[in-house]
Amino acid sequence: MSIMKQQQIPFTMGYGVGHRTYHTAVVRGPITQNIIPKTPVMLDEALRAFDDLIGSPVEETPIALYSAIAMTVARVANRVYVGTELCRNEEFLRNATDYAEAVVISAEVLRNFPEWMKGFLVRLLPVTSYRRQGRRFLAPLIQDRLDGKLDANGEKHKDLIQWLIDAAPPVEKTIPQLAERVMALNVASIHTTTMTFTAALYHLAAEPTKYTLTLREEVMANLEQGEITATTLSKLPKMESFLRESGRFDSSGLMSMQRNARKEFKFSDGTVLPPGSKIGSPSLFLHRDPEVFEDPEVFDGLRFYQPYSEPGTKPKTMLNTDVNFHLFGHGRHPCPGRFLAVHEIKLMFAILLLRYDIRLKPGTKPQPFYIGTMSLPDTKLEVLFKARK
Ligand code: HEM
Repeated sequence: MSIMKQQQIPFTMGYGVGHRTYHTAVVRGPITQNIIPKTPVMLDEALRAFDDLIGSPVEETPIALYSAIAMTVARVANRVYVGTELCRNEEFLRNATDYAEAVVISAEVLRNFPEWMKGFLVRLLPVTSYRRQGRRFLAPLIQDRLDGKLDANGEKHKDLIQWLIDAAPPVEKTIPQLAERVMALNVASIHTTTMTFTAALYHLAAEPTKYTLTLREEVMANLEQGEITATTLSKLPKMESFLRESGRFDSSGLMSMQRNARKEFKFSDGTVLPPGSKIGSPSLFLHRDPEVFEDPEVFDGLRFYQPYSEPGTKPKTMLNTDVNFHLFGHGRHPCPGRFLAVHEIKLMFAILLLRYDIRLKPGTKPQPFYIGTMSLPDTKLEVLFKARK
C-alpha cells in the first residue's frame, strides 16, 4: 500500500508500525466502540481547551484558527488515547503535533535515497528525536500497564495504551514499540482532523449570517438537559450536510488513495497496470463533477440536507464514502478513524456554535495552499471570535 512508501513509515514512524499494522484493528475495534462512552470526557476536554485557547472575549478578538483547533484536537484525542495527565501536557502535545509534520518532511527527504541508507539517515532527522521525546513522556504510563496496574476502580484502563497492549503481538509489547504506536496514531489523527474542521469553520466565518443561526438552532433543539450528548450529535442533519459539503468542496487534492502496483494488475474493464505503476483517485475532479453536483464550484452548506423525519430518506453524511466523495478514501480500505474524527468535529462544532459568534476579519479570506498533489487549508489566518451573552 502506497501510504507506507509515501510516508516512508518503517523509517519515519518505526519498523513495527510499517510492518505489523495491528493498530488498524484497534482503531476499527475498541477506539470506535468507545466513542459513545467517551463522549462526556471528550466534551469536558474540548470545553477546557476552548476556555484556555479562546476564552470568553467580550469584544471581537482575532484567534489563529488552525493552531487553536490543532491543539484542541490533540487534547481531545489524547484524552481518549492516554488520559488526563498527558493530554494537558503542552510539551507532549506540541511534540506530537510537530512529529506529524516532521514525518511528512522526513519522508520527502528519505524518498530520494536508496533503501540501505534510509535506516542510518533517519537517525539524523528531527523525526527521530520527536519519537524519542514521545517515548520519554509515555514510558511511565506504558510501564504501569505492562506491570498490570489497574485504574482507580480496580478495573482495566479503557484507553489506547491498554487497547494496544491487549491487541499487540508479543514482539510489540515493549515500551518503545507501544510508544511508537501511540505516536503514529497521533500522526494519523491530529492534522487530518484539524485540516478538515478548520476548512469547514472558514465557510461558517465567511458567511456567518447565512449559516450560524440555522446550525446553532439545530444544536439547541437537540440538547439534553442543556448539555451536548452523543444523542445530540446524532440528530444534526444540517450540520452533517454542512460538513459533507466542506469535505466535498475543500478536500480537493489532485490525487488521493494513492497506490503502487507491486505486480501487474488487471481491472475488470481490461485496463492493465504494469508493475511499479502508481495510481490515485483525482478527488478534485470527482468532488467537483458537474454531472453529479449542481453548481459544483459553489459552497452550499445545505446541499446534502434532508430532514431525518422524511420517510425513506437516509441522508449521506461525511462518513459515507462514495465514488464522488473521497475525503476518507473509498472501497476496501477507507479511513478506519473516520468515526472518531467526525464525532470530534461535530462535538467541537456544536460547542463553538453555542459559545461564540465567528466571522472573518473584513478584507481577509483563507488562502489554501498546495504541496505536490495535496491541497491544504490556510494555517495562519486569524478569525474573529466573540463570546455570546
Ligand atoms: C478528518 C480526519 C481524517 C481524514 C480526512 C482521514 C483520511 C484518511 C485517508 C484518506 C486514508 C487513506 C485511505 C486510502 O488510501 O484508501 C486514511 C487512512 C487511515 N486513517 Fe485516517 N483520516 C482522518 C482521521 C483519522 C483518525 C482520527 C485516525 C485514528 C484514530 C485515523 C487512522 C487511519 C489509519 C490507521 C489509516 C490506514 C488504514 C489502512 O491502512 O487500512 N484517521 N485516513
